[in-house]
Amino acid sequence: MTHWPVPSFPRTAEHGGNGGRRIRSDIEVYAMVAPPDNDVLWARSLHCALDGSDALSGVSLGVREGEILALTGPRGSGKTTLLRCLSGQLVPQQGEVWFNSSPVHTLGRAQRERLRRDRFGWIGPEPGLVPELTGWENAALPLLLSGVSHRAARTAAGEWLDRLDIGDTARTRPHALTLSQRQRIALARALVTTPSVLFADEPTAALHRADGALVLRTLTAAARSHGITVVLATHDEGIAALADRTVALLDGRRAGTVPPSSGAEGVTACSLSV
Ligand SMILES: Nc1ncnc2c1ncn2[C@@H]1O[C@H](COP(=O)(O)OP(=O)(O)OP(=O)(O)O)[C@@H](O)[C@H]1O
Repeated sequence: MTHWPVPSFPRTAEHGGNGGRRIRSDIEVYAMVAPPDNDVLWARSLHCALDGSDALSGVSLGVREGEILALTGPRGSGKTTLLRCLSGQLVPQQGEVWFNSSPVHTLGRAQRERLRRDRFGWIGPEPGLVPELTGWENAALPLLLSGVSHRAARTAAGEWLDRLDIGDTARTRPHALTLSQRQRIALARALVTTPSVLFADEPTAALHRADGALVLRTLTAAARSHGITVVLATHDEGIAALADRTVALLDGRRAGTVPPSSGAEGVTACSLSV
């Protein structure tokens, strides 16, 4: 397998925000509540309101390196919002997100984008391919945007397309491909940088059952063979059964979590790695 050099994510964090930018020292970072060492991702007491409605209300969780973690819950329970907070797409109004013992929630927009591009992969329910680009160009996009040479990016994308059994789509544009093929190209695009964490938001929701099962099998097999941590949002218990662990959400909270007003969800609850 080819490993592409990706810029390392610094263990120091730069404050974003209104021009008051400065570099934190490691000592300052570790003076905060430190996440457990064996958690690649760790979130504490996330609160996130979208358009005035509470999408997340005090969610805490840890994700261990190399595991496949399923986030389950009915529609509107907060799965997508939690994935977006964990992956740095969305900054929660309250709470902390840490990746490899470095804070994500304090990063500025540009640093979060770099982190997402270099260390995270994302696949959603729809492929979202660029219609003007061929299969391999779509799959190679994160590498090309990172400045990897055209030739190396093409080789890496071709390897992933082959692994996902769609090598013959390399020179074809999305409009001429089936939805299953397009979704597997989207999966190749999410894996082509060999990310630390793959975020998968209902990745088979738009596919027929057989196609969905195939995409899921390739996703989990690729993640396990390359040591990629997966956070998989699904409302389907059968899909969640493929994961190593499941965390259930309901109305923006961990299912079974007592609402904060009772005082039960505080530092103690947050220190638990699920
Ligand atoms: N952009 C938005 N603007 C306003 N409210 C939003 C937005 N996105 C999500 N919400 C609300 O936040 C809550 C959580 O939504 P979220 O999409 O995270 O849940 P979900 O479990 O992923 O649901 P689904 O399975 O339908 O995607 C819901 O009440 C939803 O209506």
